[in-house]
Amino acid sequence: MPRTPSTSPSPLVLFEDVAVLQDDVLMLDDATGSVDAGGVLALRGANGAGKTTLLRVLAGLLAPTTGRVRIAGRAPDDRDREFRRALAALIGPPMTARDLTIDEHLRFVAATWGSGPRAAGEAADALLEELGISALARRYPHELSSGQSQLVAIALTLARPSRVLALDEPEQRLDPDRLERVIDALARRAEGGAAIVVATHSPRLAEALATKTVELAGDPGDPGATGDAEGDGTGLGDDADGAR
Ligand SMILES: Nc1ncnc2c1ncn2[C@@H]1O[C@H](COP(=O)(O)OP(=O)(O)OP(=O)(O)O)[C@@H](O)[C@H]1O
Repeated sequence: MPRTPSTSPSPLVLFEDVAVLQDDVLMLDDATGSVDAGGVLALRGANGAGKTTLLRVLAGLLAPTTGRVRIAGRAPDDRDREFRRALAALIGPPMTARDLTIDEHLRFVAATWGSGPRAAGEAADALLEELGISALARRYPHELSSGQSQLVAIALTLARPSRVLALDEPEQRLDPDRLERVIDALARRAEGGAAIVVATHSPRLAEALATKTVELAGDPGDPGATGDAEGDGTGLGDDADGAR
């Protein structure tokens, strides 16, 4: 069943009439939506519809050509530490260091954001346990399968402080059991008051988490394009394939 969002006076995530035009390519056309604390907005749409582009705009990695964006009341700016404290994004594989273990990566992230050594270690242990990857703690990034790498990428994202999570296809390369673990972890973050924006091709993830849906149209000449509409999360489930 779709989750029900909590109410909040001003949305944690707001984007209005956002478009991105780059080198004559319309990468994103007129996207509008919002998410309150505790809500999960699913970005749906065909390949090339603009989901990743919108997430990059929300994360302050790409300036929109037109439109307005607010994350926890701030304009996105990846160089603004307060903005980065508000939003944690998983958009493509994270940077990793070849000579740090997975456990050391997680501790490093927690310490970067102010945790002392004991708290950083406890946070790392808890995340590894939550995502079912405790056995990988002493591995190096190049010693993981592709699905394990995806779980570590999700752990690294959740290791950061955030009121907003922006996630690009977190279901990628996960088996059904691991996908359920990730869904549960994200549901816990939403229940804790985070706002989540997630681009997904997984009907299962959208059905389990989404309280709202924005369907991006992409290229109007694309037969996969379905129009730009914000729904209540109930019109999901028409994709044929599951987690990728
Ligand atoms: N670096 C780039 N330069 C030019 N065009 C780009 C670039 N990156 C993406 N695009 C184009 O922008 C549009 C939106 O791409 P985007 O990656 O946001 O789509 P998406 O909805 O995330 O797709 P998918 O479901 O395949 O991940 C597409 O037409 C794509 O070809």
